[in-house]
Amino acid sequence: MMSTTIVDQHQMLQRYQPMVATTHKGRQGHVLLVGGSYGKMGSVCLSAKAAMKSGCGLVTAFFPQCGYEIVQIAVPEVMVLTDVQDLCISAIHFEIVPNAIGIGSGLGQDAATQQGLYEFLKTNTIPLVLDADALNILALHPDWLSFLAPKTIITPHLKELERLIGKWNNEAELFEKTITFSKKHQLIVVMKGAPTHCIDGDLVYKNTTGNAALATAGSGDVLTGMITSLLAQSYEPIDSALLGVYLHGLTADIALPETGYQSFIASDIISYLGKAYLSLGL
Ligand SMILES: NC(=O)C1=CN([C@@H]2O[C@H](COP(=O)(O)OP(=O)(O)OC[C@H]3O[C@@H](n4cnc5c(N)ncnc54)[C@H](OP(=O)(O)O)[C@@H]3O)[C@@H](O)[C@H]2O)[C@@H](O)CC1
Ligand SMILES: Nc1ncnc2c1ncn2[C@@H]1O[C@H](COP(=O)(O)OP(=O)(O)O)[C@@H](O)[C@H]1O
Ligand SMILES: [Mg+2]
Repeated sequence: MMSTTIVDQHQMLQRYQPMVATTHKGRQGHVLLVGGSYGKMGSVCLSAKAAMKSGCGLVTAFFPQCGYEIVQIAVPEVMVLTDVQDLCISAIHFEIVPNAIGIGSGLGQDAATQQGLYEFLKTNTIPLVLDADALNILALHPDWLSFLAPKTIITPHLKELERLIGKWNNEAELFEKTITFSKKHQLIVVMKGAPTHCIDGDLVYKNTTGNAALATAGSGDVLTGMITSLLAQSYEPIDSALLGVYLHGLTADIALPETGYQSFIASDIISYLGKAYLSLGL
């Protein structure tokens, strides 16, 4: 039986955790973001910067070699690891121990990348957020969904969701199919749209922030970085999803009187994150 919770400021204030005065970067969570391919390195820059600006202490990004200078120059705060291949990811090997991993933005669907994702998912035990091409690859190999631990977060837009669950005829059927999928695989589904709903089995959470200014390239990549950052900071998976989606939308609401709809771009989500956080307190 579906039950819908409205996610507003009151809800968020109950879940938001202020920074502890004596904390240090080693306690604030280490994020690993895996993504990017030739021509899509911007997605990694956006998600990595968004992760940093959402409060985690350390961010490492893993991407193909062609992105090395791009990411180091675009986001100097971020540490980098590169794949053995130049143009796309093929083998996701790392020696760090991150607290959460976000994978998929700009990843592409090359055969080598699909194999690399398979090897990674089969052995990964770290809390995970899956976006974009990681989801498209899973849609091609639905049996790999069994590798995902309970409460793994997926962040599909509606086309990506359709690739995973098939077509629907109306909104009621969309929710029915998504709830069934969430329950079957024990996943938290961030069903991105206007508005975004987070679905955790029969529990449906309807976000109240955001506007059409977010209909711009890279805004989902930013969201992936934010949710992974919150997960690395020890928020529960559902709270990471809810708070990430809420703050992401709020940036656009705060920016609107200053930027209008048209001039707002994904980098502006990151720029307005500070004001969005401040609305919940220091
Ligand atoms: N700067 C960079 O490096 C960037 C890199 N990026 C990376 O590019 C990769 C491809 O991602 P992608 O989402 O553009 O491709 P894809 O899944 O085929 O979707 C396209 C089709 O799906 C639909 N559709 C899209 N959004 C929808 C929505 N919200 N709600 C409903 N439907 C929606 C729409 O179909 P239509 O509605 O027109 O039928 C559209 O034609 C991915 O790795 C991503 O991370 C991007 O993030 C951009 C910035
Ligand atoms: N009209 C809209 N109103 C509110 N939010 C929107 C609107 N259009 C897009 N968004 C939000 O923007 C993000 C788009 O994500 P996505 O399609 O994955 O972008 P990209 O892949 O380019 O990064 C989602 O969080 C979605 O909810
Ligand atoms: Mg996307």
